[in-house]
Amino acid sequence: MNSARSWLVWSVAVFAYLVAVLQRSSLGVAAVDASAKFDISASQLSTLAVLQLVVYAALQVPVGVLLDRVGPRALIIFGAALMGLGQVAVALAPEFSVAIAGRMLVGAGDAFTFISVLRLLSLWFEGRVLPQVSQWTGNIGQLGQILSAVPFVWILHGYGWMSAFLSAAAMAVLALVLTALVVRNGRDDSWRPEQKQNWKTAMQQLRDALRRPGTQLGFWSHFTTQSPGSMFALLWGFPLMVNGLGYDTSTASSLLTLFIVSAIVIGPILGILTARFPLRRSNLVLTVIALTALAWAVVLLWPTQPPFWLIVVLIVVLGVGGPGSLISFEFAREFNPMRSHGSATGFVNVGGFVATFVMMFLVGVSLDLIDRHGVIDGGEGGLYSWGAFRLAFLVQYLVLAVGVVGIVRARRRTRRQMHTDEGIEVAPLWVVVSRVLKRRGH
Ligand SMILES: N[C@@H](Cc1c[nH]cn1)C(=O)NCC(=O)O
Repeated sequence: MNSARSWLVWSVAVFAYLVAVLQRSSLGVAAVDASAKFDISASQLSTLAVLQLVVYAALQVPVGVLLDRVGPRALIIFGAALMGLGQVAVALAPEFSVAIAGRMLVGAGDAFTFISVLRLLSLWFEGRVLPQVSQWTGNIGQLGQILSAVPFVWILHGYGWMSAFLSAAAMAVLALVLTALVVRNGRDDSWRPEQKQNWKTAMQQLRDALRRPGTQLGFWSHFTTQSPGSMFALLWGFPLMVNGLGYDTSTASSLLTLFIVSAIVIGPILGILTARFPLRRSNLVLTVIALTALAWAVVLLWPTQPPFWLIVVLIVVLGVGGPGSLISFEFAREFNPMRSHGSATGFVNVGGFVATFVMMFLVGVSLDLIDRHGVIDGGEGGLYSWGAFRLAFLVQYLVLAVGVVGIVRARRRTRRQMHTDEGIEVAPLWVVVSRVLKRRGH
């Protein structure tokens, strides 16, 4: 554990995840080319993107169950193979339906990667370093978005559609080969399910994992921390900045890069805090959510168009949501027996994606309603004016409120269970702070 070999295995696993993020984000940056190549409308294009994410989210729980049976190594390899095949299909697609099938394969392969890589960590690391490694894993993986925004786009525009997607497929093959050569399920690679399993016991294990308050705490934490940033980065951030605020596309792209850089810088700090204060992880999650809600409130309530520096602050804060969301997986790991880690992690991961879809959808519907009923005078911006975005983005607060209620309720039940099972009492943060102040004679 925590050896030089652990770090070698980790770097290959992170590379496999980074390559999965590259495959996932390669369609977004090729959107205009895809519309021209297949002669499709904007809604057909968004179907392509959404279907891929739906496949990803729908497979999380089944992949989690499988993970508890077969271990992470085989699944990372299988995922890379599916993504490679999918990208080859997209590269060679003579018509739109083949591209859809290809992107669905990419979504399926992607679904195998992240939770398997997370599962691998606890086979190679232990102790305080584990939350930090988990932060590094999630955040370094996001650099895959930069790979698709820069070298992938360069190949796409220099050498064409087929070369770009075949290069992406080649990266998946490289991840597959490196994983097969280097990654093992622990030192002796002797993965065995903790108890003999058939599908009936696996299903029972899944039900038990879903019922545990700690798993639910993870689900609601992921639901609430991941969604504002993902909704912004994956769909509405670009139109908001370009159409709503009038930034040019290169400024908007740089701001989206800042979103990733913010996560990479803040992730290790959150990793240290979670390792140092394990009983305060939900407070950290709630702080991240409060900061997000506050940053949006200042932007949306700004009397005129918000200044550039404020949008920069907003994006830095939104970037913290990614590292914040990684804390959710620690709840899954800590409050479940080893044999259910895969199922619990898969379920927790679903939370963030469900909330992201809901937010994306609600913002879209709100923009349409505002436009159709002439709620505000959007001026030249019309459907995507700053005034319209300002109202539509308020729907985020609905999703955040549902998530916060979920966190508070699940946390209460988790703490009650910790008290019953282990005699650990976790006092509310304000009680602890006032005790410390009193002790220091304030
Ligand atoms: N919340 C993300 C991970 C993350 C870290 N920093 C920014 N995002 C997550 O759950 N990802 C799942 C995946 O498959 O990428």
